[in-house]
Amino acid sequence: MNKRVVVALDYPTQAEALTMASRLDPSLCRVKVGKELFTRCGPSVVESLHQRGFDVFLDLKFHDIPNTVAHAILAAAEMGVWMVNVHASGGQAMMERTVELLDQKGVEKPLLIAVTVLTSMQQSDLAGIGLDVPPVEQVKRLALLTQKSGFDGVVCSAQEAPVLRSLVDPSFKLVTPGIRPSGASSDDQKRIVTPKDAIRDGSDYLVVGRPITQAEDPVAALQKIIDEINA
Ligand SMILES: O=C(O)c1cc(=O)[nH]c(=O)n1[C@@H]1O[C@H](COP(=O)(O)O)[C@@H](O)[C@H]1O
Repeated sequence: MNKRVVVALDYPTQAEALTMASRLDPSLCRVKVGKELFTRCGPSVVESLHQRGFDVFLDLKFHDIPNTVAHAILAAAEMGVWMVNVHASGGQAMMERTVELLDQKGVEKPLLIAVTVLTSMQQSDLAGIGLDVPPVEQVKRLALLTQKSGFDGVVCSAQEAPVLRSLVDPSFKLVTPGIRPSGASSDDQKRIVTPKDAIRDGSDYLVVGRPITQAEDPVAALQKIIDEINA
């Protein structure tokens, strides 16, 4: 059960992100660079994390026309990131074109992941965007589309992991944010699961931000999660 935790470095400056990274051990966890940090700091923060030995999940959730997304993912692949994501609702052509372009260019492929339904959304939020279905139904539909498109896995809530595990190939990755140790604040997350339950139910990677980064002792908080999932 090695390196299942991906720590979300959701900070406004490179200095803060690297200060947190310097407290983390790249042999125990991976890190995620998301929209805030990347928009402020750009590729240099990814380079710095690579130099420190971290696998980086570049979480920019691309969602655009196939040509644009494929070339953005090519740029991420050339940066050498470990994992990168799009919104699955961008569709099959967008994901297929991405895989095709990476194959044509012969670059080493990062893990290609597609977000299904954001963990901050519940059924009423889906209704608001015209999708009057329970989140799990939309997650199932988009996971199958993602697999068919040649991507490696999806982002979903670990609440959907058991049903997806019976639906997709065993090697298809389930990346699950919305992780909250019992008793922790849920913040803006709606579909939350504890670290232990997420792993038990078939998650491959747990994305954890505030429960670690806002903890009084982030290193201890990370270790507690690692111990919980290894128990
Ligand atoms: O793709 C993601 O990483 C992601 C997808 C999703 O559905 N929900 C979600 O929370 N995330 C990211 O996962 C992290 C969760 O952070 P915390 O809620 O602080 O643990 C954030 O950086 C989000 O951007």
